[in-house]
Amino acid sequence: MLLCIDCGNTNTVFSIWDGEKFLDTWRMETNHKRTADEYYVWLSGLMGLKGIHADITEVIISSTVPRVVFNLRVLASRYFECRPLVVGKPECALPVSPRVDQGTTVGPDRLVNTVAGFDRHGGDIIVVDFGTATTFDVVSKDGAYIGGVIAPGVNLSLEALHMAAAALPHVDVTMPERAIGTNTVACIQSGVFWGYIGLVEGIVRQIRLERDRPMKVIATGGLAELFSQGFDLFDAIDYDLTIHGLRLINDYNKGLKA
Ligand SMILES: Nc1ncnc2c1ncn2[C@@H]1O[C@H](COP(=O)(O)OP(=O)(O)O)[C@@H](O)[C@H]1O
Ligand SMILES: CC(C)(COP(=O)(O)O)[C@@H](O)C(=O)NCCC(=O)O
Ligand SMILES: [K+]
Repeated sequence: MLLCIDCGNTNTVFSIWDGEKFLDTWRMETNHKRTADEYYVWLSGLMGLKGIHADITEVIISSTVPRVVFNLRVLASRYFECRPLVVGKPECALPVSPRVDQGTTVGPDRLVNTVAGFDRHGGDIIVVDFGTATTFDVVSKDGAYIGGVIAPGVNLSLEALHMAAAALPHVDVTMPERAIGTNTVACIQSGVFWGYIGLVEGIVRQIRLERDRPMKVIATGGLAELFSQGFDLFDAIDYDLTIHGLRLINDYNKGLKA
């Protein structure tokens, strides 16, 4: 069985693929100090709770935090006796190479989202991932990552206001009823929520203009739902996009070896 690990700057997601379906998905806070033994105790505990007896023989990792990869590699070798595939490393092939400036690196999560988005929705799409940062990945007709946008994440924007302005409290993101807030919390929520609706609309419009063709917008990440209520921003929301892409990239690399 295959263990897929999607490590973002905020959370790390683990999911087990049994060859036909994902058995379950678990999330922990990303922390580069966590050891392989700690990961294993946590993971085996959760598997035990669900009665999952998975014989993990393969591991694939995408990590936007380079420092966590070392301990995840140790997890794979010590507990699952395998060498993990790490997206973005030369030994991990991609079905279509990214077309970006020479010498630049693309976040592995964005490469994975590109593969998954192309598989499910075809080419000429924009994948929007609401994570620590909000990323827009532009996928060409033939499935290549050809660039995109990195914007501050929703929670990051709220946190930045709270950190920088003495009188502004920490606020959770929700959809305010009106744009005109009549108290501080409502004003902040309005700024972030309506600001984000405008950001997504504006960026998508500009990308479509630059590409000069219709492009579907596929959203992923926990906050995608918040921005889809009553708005026509997305053609689809795929919460499991990144995990699906990891599975596809693992299959692709196995196919190359076979
Ligand atoms: N359904 C949700 N409602 C509110 N906040 C959420 C939800 N899902 C994720 N978040 C928050 O969004 C931020 C990004 O989450 P995540 O997608 O895990 O980021 P990353 O992939 O960068 O680690 C985190 O601060 C997380 O707590
Ligand atoms: C933009 C990101 C920080 C998003 O990461 P996340 O929000 O998922 O933690 C990550 O994709 C990254 O570090 N990218 C490298 C630069 C680039 O993709 O161009
Ligand atoms: K992510």
